[in-house]
Amino acid sequence: MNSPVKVAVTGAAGQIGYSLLFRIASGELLGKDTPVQLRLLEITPALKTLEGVVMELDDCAFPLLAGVEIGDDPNLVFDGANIALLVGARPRTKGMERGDLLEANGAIFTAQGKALNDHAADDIRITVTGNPANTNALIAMSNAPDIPTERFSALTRLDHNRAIAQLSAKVGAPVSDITHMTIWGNHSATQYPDLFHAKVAGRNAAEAVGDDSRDWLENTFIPTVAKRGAAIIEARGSSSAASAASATIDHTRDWLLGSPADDWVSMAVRSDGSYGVAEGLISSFPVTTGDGSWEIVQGLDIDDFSRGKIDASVAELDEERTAVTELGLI
Ligand SMILES: NC(=O)c1ccc[n+]([C@@H]2O[C@H](COP(=O)([O-])OP(=O)(O)OC[C@H]3O[C@@H](n4cnc5c(N)ncnc54)[C@H](O)[C@@H]3O)[C@@H](O)[C@H]2O)c1
Ligand SMILES: O=C(O)C[C@H](O)C(=O)O
Repeated sequence: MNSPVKVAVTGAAGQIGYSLLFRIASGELLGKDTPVQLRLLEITPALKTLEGVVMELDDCAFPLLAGVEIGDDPNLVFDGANIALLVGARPRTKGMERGDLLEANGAIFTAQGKALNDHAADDIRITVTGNPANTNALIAMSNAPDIPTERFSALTRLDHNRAIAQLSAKVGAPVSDITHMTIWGNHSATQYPDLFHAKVAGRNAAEAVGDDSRDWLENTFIPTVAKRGAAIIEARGSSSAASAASATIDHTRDWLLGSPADDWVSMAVRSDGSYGVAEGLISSFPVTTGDGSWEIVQGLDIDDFSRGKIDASVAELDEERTAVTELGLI
């Protein structure tokens, strides 16, 4: 048995937390040989609810759960954390875009970036799920000058998984046959789910879709994936939770334990200028991962259509960066 890993989760009493914590404690994040200590952050009025969630965690008698600490001070909760899942933020409601949350949620990520900088373990890895995820990660990263920038990431794995599910349903192949899916850019309606490099059982996805592939790509696939978050809000009355928790696990598990052989995953990470994405933005790329590091997949052909889509999403990220700079958050 390995020694316990300290996993900090923010917004732990929220909807995503209610699904995420139980999966982490059951070993789905780090495997069945690694005990976890949960360190849970909430705002003060939500601590009572969080106590109830902790009672339920106790009642599961998870063999891998090596302890739970809760609190409302990030400086205490992040102390010694090896992994931080930054989920806590106000979700959007009907009619809002994720970017509308910039100001409301920006302050949270300034304070949490500083607290991680001062108190997390040296091997900290940070996944930002709270929206607007990419720019929140940029804010946290900018406020944590002592943490290497490659330790910060934002979640586009939910979009990646949604894209796989849509393609699987279209071609009638199991999701396990779909590989090399990519989400580029922002976790927003401008994101670009890229079918051109995707494969179905090793075969080019466009070929597998058939004659109407171009029409399906432009008029069904891209809008369905990019607007899925809004469709869930419309249907459920609140934003995606179990699927977001599941994607947060997939993202962080693959980062630490490795992406599947002969495949890649989508992850929003700090751009080094690859594929013409402005350096320093937290933008989604195809990456291979392992042992807590990631590498952007290089050398993919980007045609004019894809170029335009990537540029539009990156332009939005650039605008968000300007907005949070003007707000004094970075
Ligand atoms: N990136 C993605 O794919 C994705 C998917 C789904 C949801 N989200 C986002 O995740 C976030 C959480 O969603 P949810 O449905 O769990 O929301 P929720 O409102 O149910 O829970 C959020 C929790 O965060 C807590 N919180 C607020 N400020 C905090 C702070 N400063 N420190 C610690 N906790 C704080 C709240 O008290 C609340 O319990 C939202 O921003 C949502 O938009 C992202
Ligand atoms: O769309 C939202 O606001 C929630 C989340 O980002 C999602 O993609 O489901």
